[in-house]
Amino acid sequence: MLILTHPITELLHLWQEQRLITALDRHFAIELASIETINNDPAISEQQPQLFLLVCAMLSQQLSNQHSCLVIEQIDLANPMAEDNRGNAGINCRIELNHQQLIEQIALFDAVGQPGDNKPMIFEHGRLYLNKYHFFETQVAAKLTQLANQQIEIDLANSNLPQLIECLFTAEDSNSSQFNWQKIATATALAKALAVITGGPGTGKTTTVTKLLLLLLTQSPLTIRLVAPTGKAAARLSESIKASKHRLLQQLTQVSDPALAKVLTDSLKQIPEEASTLHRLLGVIPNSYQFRHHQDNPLRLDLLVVDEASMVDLPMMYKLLSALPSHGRLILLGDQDQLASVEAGAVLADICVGLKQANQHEASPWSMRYSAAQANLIEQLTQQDVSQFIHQQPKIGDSLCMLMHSHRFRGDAGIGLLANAVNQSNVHAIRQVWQHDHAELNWFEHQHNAQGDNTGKQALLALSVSAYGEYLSLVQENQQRINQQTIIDQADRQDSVITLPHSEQTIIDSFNQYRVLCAMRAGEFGVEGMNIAITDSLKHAKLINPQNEFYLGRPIIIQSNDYNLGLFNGDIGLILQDSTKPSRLMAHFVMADGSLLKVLPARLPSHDTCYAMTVHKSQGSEFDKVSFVLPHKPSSAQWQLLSKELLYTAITRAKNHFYCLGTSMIFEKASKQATSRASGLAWRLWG
Ligand SMILES: Nc1ncnc2c1ncn2[C@@H]1O[C@H](COP(=O)(O)OP(=O)(O)OP(=O)(O)O)[C@@H](O)[C@H]1O
Repeated sequence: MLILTHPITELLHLWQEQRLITALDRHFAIELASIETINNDPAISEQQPQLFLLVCAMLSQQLSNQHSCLVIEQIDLANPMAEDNRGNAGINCRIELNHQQLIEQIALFDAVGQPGDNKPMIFEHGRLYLNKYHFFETQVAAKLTQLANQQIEIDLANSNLPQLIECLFTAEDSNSSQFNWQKIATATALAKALAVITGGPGTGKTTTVTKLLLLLLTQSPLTIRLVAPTGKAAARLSESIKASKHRLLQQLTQVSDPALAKVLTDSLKQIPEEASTLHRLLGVIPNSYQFRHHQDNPLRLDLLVVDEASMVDLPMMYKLLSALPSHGRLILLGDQDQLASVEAGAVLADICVGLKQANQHEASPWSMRYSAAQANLIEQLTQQDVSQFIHQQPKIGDSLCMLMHSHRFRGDAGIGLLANAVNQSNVHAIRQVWQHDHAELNWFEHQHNAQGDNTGKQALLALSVSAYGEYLSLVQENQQRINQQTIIDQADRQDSVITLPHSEQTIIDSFNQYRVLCAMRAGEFGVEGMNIAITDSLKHAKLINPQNEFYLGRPIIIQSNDYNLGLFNGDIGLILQDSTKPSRLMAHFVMADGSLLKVLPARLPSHDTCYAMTVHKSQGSEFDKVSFVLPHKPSSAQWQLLSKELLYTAITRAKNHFYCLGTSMIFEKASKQATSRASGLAWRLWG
């Protein structure tokens, strides 16, 4: 049944040394094996305990790699630990069974049960789960399906909704496409307790949701809450909603019918502008994994909008859905093509899977899927005939709408073209974009001059000195102004003209104009190496004086949650002078509600310098300019982390300029690697 070069417990050690599994994976397997009842049935192979350990280690390894389960069909039986793919020599384990036989053997394990069993592991539909993850997945699927099936009646004969929709969506919105997708998305969501509006950057998700909320508020008062997974994303959502409301208010001045204009303007004012983080919404209990709000203490709201839903992992989605009140409506916004959540699952991508075109060569990779009833309702509300999208699909399709036209990137703009080409893994198009010399795009090649210097890296460092120089000049200017102010205050000179310091917000905004994003954490071209190199270059340019750990201007990123301080993993702060006591340096953070939090550096939870950060941590943020750093010679393990989702997320963080340090071979090869997360959620939702 198994061919092993060493006893399985020794192999587990070896795989841990080779970093194929973590210490946690090994201990998990051993722990479970210690409670597994060894069946003495002679029909059962004596190798069953070894197989059990191997399967447990593989399942735990999958969970460590953010998969929700182990898909048995996907196990490479000839090389289950896939060691040679990662550059480690020798295959030391082989399963001498076919997949069906392996499934039969797994069913014999005492620790493995069927759905509903109280066993540590659950086997269902070719997938092996840890009981907890099976629970999360089934609950998320059940709740999403229940919400999707929940129809909110619209009395079309007496409703003013078609008229109101007509006022909000002008003919220009449709931008030459046959369909006005923002209008259709709004109608899709009006009669559903679940609405999922997805699309790339600048496709109008916020604009659409603002109009949707406005329409809903014209029908009945609602308690609405806006949330996002991180503080930065929540702050951005608040800004976008404010901007969108402002644009709509102007648009409403053009509405010719004063009665309709009044209804809409009054409702617009009721749309909340403040967004909070998911953690804050659910109510963090210090030192506990539980939240204050859950099934038995639901959130007090009628409608919840979750932005950047691609960042929400499976356990968090479960907690969120459990805390929704029974009448609560849910709107998920996000970009299904971005990197999936940092923890297990890819919930948004799994929800959208059913919209994927079977034929890869279609003009668009996605297509809506509506029931006849929903298509009919959409037509009545919008006068758009969507009957070509009628499909025999589960109801979840009626809750989905994908926006595909970016209003941020002009059709011929480099960033948008590059993001699309990467998304479609189209190497030919990627080459064309880079060869076109778009003003928004710059390529720095990893190449060495006669002195052995990497000229691409040098160019990127020079650019970073110039970009961060703008922010650091403001910091230095402030220091002078504060010093001048202090001298004048001490002299008590009434007639002195003083220049006020820049506000902390101005300085923070300036820092947020530019960011270096790295594909990797470790190594010369990872976050660690690039932070050292940028710090050295800034010091050399006399823009910083990093004599102490907490020097003026140092940007930091928080690495762990501190519920007491209200700081979370990924929050970014700047070490600046405290305006109330300039001799003191404080870490300054902008909170989700826009307020400023000042923390004494000595009290900070674990943190790192943040001139460069990982692409993963940059999700939910955008910068005017982005420099993206690819490794020079990726190891086999590093190759596994390079994917089209990583490139796409990095590119779409840039609003106006995208610089890339890399080699074209690495960029193109990475664009062909799509990440897939093992999960049964799509199957549960779409069948
Ligand atoms: N139908 C439209 N016609 C013209 N401009 C539009 C339209 N919809 C959105 N925009 C503009 O596109 C920009 C992005 O819109 P919006 O913020 O709604 O997109 P988004 O998908 O939420 O973006 P992000 O990905 O940044 O969250 C805004 O400046 C908005 O005014």
